[in-house]
Amino acid sequence: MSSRQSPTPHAVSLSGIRKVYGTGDNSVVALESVTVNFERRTLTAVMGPSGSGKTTLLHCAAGLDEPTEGSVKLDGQEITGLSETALTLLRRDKVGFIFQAFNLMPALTAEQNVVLPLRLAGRKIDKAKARDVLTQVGLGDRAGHRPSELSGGQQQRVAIARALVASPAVIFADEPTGSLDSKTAREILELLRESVRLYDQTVVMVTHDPVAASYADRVVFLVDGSVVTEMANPTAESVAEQLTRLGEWAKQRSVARAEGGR
Ligand SMILES: Nc1ncnc2c1ncn2[C@@H]1O[C@H](COP(=O)(O)OP(=O)(O)OP(=O)(O)O)[C@@H](O)[C@H]1O
Repeated sequence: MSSRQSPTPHAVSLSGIRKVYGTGDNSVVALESVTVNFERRTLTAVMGPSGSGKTTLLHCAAGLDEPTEGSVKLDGQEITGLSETALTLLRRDKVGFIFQAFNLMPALTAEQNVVLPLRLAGRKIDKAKARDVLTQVGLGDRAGHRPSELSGGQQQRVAIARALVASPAVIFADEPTGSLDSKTAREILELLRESVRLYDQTVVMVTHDPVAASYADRVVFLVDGSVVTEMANPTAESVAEQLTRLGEWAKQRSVARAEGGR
């Protein structure tokens, strides 16, 4: 996990992103005019009401979903228009994922789960490095345990180790603490922050939780598919206040729209 030299300061750049699901009367505009950059070696939280487009933004940024319009650059490389095969290879190299439900293979040990993406990519398996990363996430003594023998927090640590082991350009985390109790959630958030501070990682995390967002360097707020504001150096209180303000604003806007449509 050495620091990387790279020509752009951004691990991920989205420019003019529009994403429409479906067609005709059934179409849903999930993202509209989204331009946002995620700087290297930062932890960014993406927040917004349910349905505001957070997961869609994450999927477009990670090359899991193709925007209807706009450009996505991952580690400086344009990914829109790439074939499925090229995207799969790019994701293997440049992207790590952490999910709310951990998504570990139940039959494999912690160490085998950590090296699985490398194995699938046909890359050399460095067992010593896998052990190192497991030690870094506090599981040095659990490498031989299967997920069912680990707590939720420990399983999420394995998932973080699995994301870290390939030193990706960016790690995307979708509600990484959503199924953990608050103490364990704090430990996982500390670990994500450490992965940025100590291991030069870039992390983009979708969350509903102002406390989780307070661990980020910056929060990007979405409403109705658009980035409406951002906040640097957030606290749980300042994020909660901003969410309340945005909720009120979104409500007034939809009432005004409904009245305009009468
Ligand atoms: N595959 C899909 N087909 C059709 N509409 C979709 C699809 N995926 C998402 N949408 C719609 O796009 C909008 C944005 O959804 P998205 O899941 O990105 O929001 P979100 O902010 O992540 O929501 P939540 O916080 O509830 O997870 C919503 O209106 C959703 O119903």
